[in-house]
Amino acid sequence: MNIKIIGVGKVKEKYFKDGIAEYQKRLGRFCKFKIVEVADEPAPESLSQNEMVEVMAKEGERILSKIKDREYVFALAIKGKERSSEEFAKEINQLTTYGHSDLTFVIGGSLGLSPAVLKRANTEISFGRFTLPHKLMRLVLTEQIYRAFTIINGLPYHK
Ligand SMILES: C[S@@+](CC[C@H](N)C(=O)[O-])C[C@H]1O[C@@H](n2cnc3c(N)ncnc32)[C@H](O)[C@@H]1O
Repeated sequence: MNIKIIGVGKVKEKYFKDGIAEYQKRLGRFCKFKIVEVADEPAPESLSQNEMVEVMAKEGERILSKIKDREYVFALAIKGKERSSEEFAKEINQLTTYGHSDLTFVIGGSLGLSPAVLKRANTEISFGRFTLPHKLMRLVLTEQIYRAFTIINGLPYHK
């Protein structure tokens, strides 16, 4: 199975990169995992509402250009549906059982995801009502995908 995370902007911080690389390495035994980065737009504090919409729309177009029709898309959204780790593992397992071999997770930039990306998504997933920085979100998501595979495979990681 193929799992892809699409993120906006480059992760430059070593402490995030190291954490992501660790879980990426661990995921290698379960799936083909990759992270695709699309360019972010400058988003200074001074942007008007319309300019913010424009930033999200431009980033959204870049995200959508990386998604193929066959991909099942999870949009990460604070207002999306929360799951437990066990529920998330079951969902991944069911999706693969019913023929979805390409799962894609989309994380927005500093302003969030555009309506077009949310419309393309098959489901929205929330990690709770806290707003996490998108680069930290990438690390947390990678860990939760790894956790899901350990649950699916009955391995002693999840407690
Ligand atoms: C800094 S947040 C954007 C905040 C923006 N106000 C919003 O509501 O989307 C950047 C991205 O990280 C992801 N994200 C941050 N916190 C999240 C959470 N608690 N649950 C799900 N996704 C989250 C989302 O994809 C979001 O677009």
